[in-house]
Amino acid sequence: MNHSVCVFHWAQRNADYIIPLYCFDPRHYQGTYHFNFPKTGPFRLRFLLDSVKDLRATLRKRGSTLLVRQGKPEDVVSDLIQQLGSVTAVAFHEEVASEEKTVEKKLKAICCQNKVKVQTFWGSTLYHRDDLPFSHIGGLPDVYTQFRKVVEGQGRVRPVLSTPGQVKPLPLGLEEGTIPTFEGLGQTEPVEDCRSAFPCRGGETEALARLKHYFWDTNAVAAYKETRNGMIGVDYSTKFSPWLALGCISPRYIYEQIKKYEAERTANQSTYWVIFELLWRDYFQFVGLKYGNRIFHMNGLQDKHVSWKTDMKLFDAWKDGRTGVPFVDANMRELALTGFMSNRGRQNVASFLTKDLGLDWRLGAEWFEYLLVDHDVCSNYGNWLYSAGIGNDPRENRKFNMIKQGLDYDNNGEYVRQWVPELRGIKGGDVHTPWTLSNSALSHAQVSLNETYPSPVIIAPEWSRHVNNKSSGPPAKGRKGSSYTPRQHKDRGIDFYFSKKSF
Ligand SMILES: Cc1cc2nc3c(=O)[nH]c(=O)nc-3n(C[C@H](O)[C@H](O)[C@H](O)COP(=O)(O)OP(=O)(O)OC[C@H]3O[C@@H](n4cnc5c(N)ncnc54)[C@H](O)[C@@H]3O)c2cc1C
Repeated sequence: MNHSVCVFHWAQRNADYIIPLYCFDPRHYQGTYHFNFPKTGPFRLRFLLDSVKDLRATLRKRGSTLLVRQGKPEDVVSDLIQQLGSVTAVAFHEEVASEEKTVEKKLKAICCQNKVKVQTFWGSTLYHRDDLPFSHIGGLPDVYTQFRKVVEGQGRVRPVLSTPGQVKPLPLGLEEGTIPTFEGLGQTEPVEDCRSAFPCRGGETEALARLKHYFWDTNAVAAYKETRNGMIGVDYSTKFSPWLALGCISPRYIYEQIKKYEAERTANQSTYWVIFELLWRDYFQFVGLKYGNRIFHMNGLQDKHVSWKTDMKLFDAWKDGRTGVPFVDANMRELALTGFMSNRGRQNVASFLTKDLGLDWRLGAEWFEYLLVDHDVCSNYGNWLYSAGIGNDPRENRKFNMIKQGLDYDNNGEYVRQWVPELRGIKGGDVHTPWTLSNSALSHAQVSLNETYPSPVIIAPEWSRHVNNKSSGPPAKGRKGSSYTPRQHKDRGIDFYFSKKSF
């Protein structure tokens, strides 16, 4: 029911009866394309089940309900057309990537056979595809900054749609259908982890509550730019991504709320920066539209040949958080135990996999596809291509230095100790480089390399520059409190920041 669901508005205006439908498609519970990891992991499934329940509850309150079926949408829709005898139109929101496009084609074919009209809509991005200031999608710049500047200068965000108080009824005689359980889908419900940075549940109700909390109750949004590189806790960033990925909240609604917040409270670099990040999300959707299946190709958008390795022992060390590089291991364990990882963490583990280990980037992308609660095909593959140096990064050979990053963003080692408990005895930033500690320091911390914790699978030469620089200095970047509002930026509007060159 989110505020960009044009499909509902169109149906409300044009139909006597509406059948809202969600299909649990068995293809979503098979293996990933190359490496056959489970396609939908436990955290995303829980989020999805909650979201479907919430949508059904919302629709019931408005005189309708959500039909739920287990089956391929093309088969389910075909059965419904047969059962009802007369259906005027099938309407849905368009997707970008090939598996979803294949389903759309099959749906269209079924409708065509049955002489049922098909009505499709575009609705997942902040800027509408048809409003982009490029003559066609092929004109989309390959560099984000160029895209952003053109769109910010010439684009316009469409206003949100109001949600209908009453939804047109369903025709009589249709079974509502049971929402499946974990067991029914052959999965096990995940255990809650109290350390999770994303302890939230699925559904529009939760999404709106999160926005209210982050914007209106805590003003955390006014410090977003300072806290967004944090790694511990719920409020260092918006955490909107899982709801956005599933369509529980609309980016246009978030945009509208930012504008309202800026008018009523404060407009600063932080409030602008949330829009800046939402534009990254748009950008990757449009890159997906422009490049089609090339976003999945080993050689990426640049068709650049890299001799990627598929050493599964190295990959297992990465995915299990046992590389011996604590900053990487902490992030990978957080992902496995909660389905979430900060943006800072994602950039680092992706750089480590592709640049330090030289492993096929698609191993990482498919592992993320399996586990991430916010998996979004364009954002995931677009970011992996970028990290692997074969996507939209204009800089050649960008590589993160794991030790420098660990010390910059987890200066005191608190994050590493949170997720790698066997290193808890090592104090301060030393926890980032256990292999450099003396035997007595290690034994004092009750760490035995290769027994309680592995030696690093690789040591990059550039790390040595940072080994002796560990300090107990100022707090790590991105860890300022959530109520922090930069005083000098108070009351300054977006235009002020657009005119600055420092972005
Ligand atoms: C290797 C890798 C894989 C990723 N996979 C995904 C994915 O599957 N799904 C996903 O939504 N994001 C993905 N991201 C982007 C980013 O890490 C997450 O969107 C972000 O961490 C989600 O947390 P948040 O909602 O608190 O983000 P915030 O920092 O609060 O940002 C606000 C919103 O902006 C968007 N956004 C922010 N950064 C990016 C980005 N780099 N690319 C695209 N959108 C962005 C998201 O919708 C996010 O919710 C990936 C990044 C990397 C480096």
